[in-house]
Amino acid sequence: MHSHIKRLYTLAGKPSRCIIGLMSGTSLDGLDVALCQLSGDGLDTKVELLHFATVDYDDSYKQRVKAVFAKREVDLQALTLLNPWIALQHGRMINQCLAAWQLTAADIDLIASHGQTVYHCPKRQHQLQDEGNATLQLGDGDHLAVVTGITTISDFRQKHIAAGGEGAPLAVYGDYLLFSSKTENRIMLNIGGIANFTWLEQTLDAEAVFSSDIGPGNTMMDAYIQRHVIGQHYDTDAKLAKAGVVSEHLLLALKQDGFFALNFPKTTGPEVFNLVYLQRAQQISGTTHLSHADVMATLNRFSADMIIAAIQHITAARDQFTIYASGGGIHNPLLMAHIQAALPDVVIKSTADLAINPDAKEAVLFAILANECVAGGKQNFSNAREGIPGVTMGKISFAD
Ligand SMILES: Nc1ncnc2c1ncn2[C@@H]1O[C@H](COP(=O)(O)OP(=O)(O)OP(=O)(O)O)[C@@H](O)[C@H]1O
Ligand SMILES: CC(=O)N[C@H]1[C@@H]2OC[C@@H](O2)[C@@H](O)[C@@H]1O[C@H](C)C(=O)O
Repeated sequence: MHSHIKRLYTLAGKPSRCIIGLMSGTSLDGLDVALCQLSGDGLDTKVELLHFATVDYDDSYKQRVKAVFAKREVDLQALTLLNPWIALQHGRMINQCLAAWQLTAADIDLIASHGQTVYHCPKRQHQLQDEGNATLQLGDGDHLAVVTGITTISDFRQKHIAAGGEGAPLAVYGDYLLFSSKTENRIMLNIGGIANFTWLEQTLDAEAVFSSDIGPGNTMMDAYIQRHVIGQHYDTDAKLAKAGVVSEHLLLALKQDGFFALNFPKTTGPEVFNLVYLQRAQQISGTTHLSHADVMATLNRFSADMIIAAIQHITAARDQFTIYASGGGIHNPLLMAHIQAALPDVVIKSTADLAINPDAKEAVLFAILANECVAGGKQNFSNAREGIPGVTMGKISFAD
């Protein structure tokens, strides 16, 4: 037996594993690095978040990724070069974190790397008759393993698609394993660039679990600020949005996209919800004259309204539930106030109430997927009706 396989076999049999989960989301703000101690597997999974850091991307990083990000036409050489380059950057960021945490590669069992999504195109989006769902994440696992010296599991989304899913949301697997409760129904609401949710029923019935993207979380607000307010990545504490007035005409036009009429589960990204989308809605609604503050107020309300509509839709015929929010959007006070105001009887907590830092949640979820890849397999999902294939995800790269 190859020594790598032997080590992996031994690791799978250990009572616990030390796994670094990595997430680089659609917001392009930085790399989330979550060092987790995981024990057990399936519904017996326990996670302790030992360390967490978001390593901010500098402007040159953002520019290189933005040159291809969510674009239909790109320089193929630039795209090809990005695949190892992102992995090397992420590898260096991990090495920095390990040094800061006074750890070495030998202390870590695995890296679970999401990579950087550069294009996501489910069939319902591209609508090409003879093509299926597709998604592309850059940041090659072999490069990451070599630069860190740590066995790396990466590229989780391809198996999901190969088995009939849209490649997202993958959070549903970890949400179910980690956050299912026998005492309450839960909605795990993540408000990142794109907002998504997982419904967890207190019966713990895997068949009852479902998950979907909702629409824009922060992505359109971020894109607008980045275009119009130099040097600002997002509308800090919703300052600009709070200074504006919602345009009901623009809001109505923004809500017209066919994506919102589709049944759950569905997935999307900044390929759809971007500044071109906004421009079109402004033209249709005759609101091209609005101030930046009014546009931001309207975009903020747009994200909130679509989240509210999704929650009302999925809970219409269901019992009481609690929302556990996560993702950068929970730091946007106006967005959260809109949601709470429309759902006055609903308790909105954050995953901090479940012992997971809400900014770290997605990175932790990838650590859980890696744990399942090497040590799991008992918990079978296979809920094809809800687009949740019961498969083992991730590709394994050894360091030498
Ligand atoms: N103080 C704040 N005020 C307003 N918005 C904030 C604040 N802090 C964070 N955000 C928002 O959160 C975003 C980052 O969120 P997050 O890191 O969850 O996104 P992501 O993981 O890239 O997205 P996705 O889950 O869609 O891939 C920022 O770009 C910003 O829009
Ligand atoms: C293709 C892709 O990267 N999708 C992301 C994105 O960011 C949020 C939403 O859109 C979600 O579907 C997904 O990420 C999370 C981690 C998921 O798969 O659950």
